[in-house]
Amino acid sequence: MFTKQLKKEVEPIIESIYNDPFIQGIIHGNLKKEAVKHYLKADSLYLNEFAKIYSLLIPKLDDRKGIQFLLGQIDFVMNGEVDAHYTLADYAGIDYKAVIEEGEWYPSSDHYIKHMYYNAYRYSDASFTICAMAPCPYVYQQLALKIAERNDLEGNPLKPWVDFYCTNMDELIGHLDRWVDEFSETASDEELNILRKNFVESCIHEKRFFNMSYNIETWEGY
Ligand SMILES: Cc1ncc(C[n+]2csc(CCO)c2C)c(N)n1
Repeated sequence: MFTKQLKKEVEPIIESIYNDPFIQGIIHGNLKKEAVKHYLKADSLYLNEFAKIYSLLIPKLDDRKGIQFLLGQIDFVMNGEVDAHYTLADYAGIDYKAVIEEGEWYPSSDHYIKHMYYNAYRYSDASFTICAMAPCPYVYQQLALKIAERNDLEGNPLKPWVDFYCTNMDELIGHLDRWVDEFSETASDEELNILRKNFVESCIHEKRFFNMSYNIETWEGY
């Protein structure tokens, strides 16, 4: 299956995100508070755009059940993945609602968001956009499962963040994979290559997003 191949190809990227300081900080429960704050400021805006991009997929799909599922996801994302984000805000001792007021599209999140929009407007088939979006649940699920496997999170205040992404992603990933795998059966080699590139690039965007947060990346810091 095409999506299975994609997932195999990005294993080293996920492994490297796991070893980066943001995820290591989650694992050891010592992630610096400023990184969490920067992440939340960027991510609340990223999620707003992610919800809008879901809405751009709807006219491209012909699958009532799938569309109903996406409507639920729009609601879920518009609520800012509430539980996961409140876990982070409580850990950092900050007021989530107040902090996200100051958010911006920093350079790396800006690039990621525009990568998804480009595909939504450039290609009529939903699969191009889906391949740019799918690493979002997939990378988080894989990181969370890998962290949970260690079995050393008892007493870690960020454990609920890990549990959240271990348990909530399967159904979404199932729909996204099914749409892409169906399209891939009749796609040309050139189209398959664009799908592959979109998926790989979004995994790299996920890495850059965590590092952006850890390094407090801004436009001023050029
Ligand atoms: C940069 C970034 N990437 C992924 C997620 C996780 N996430 C965001 S939306 C979504 C799917 C919901 O339908 C998931 C899993 C995040 N919060 N921030």
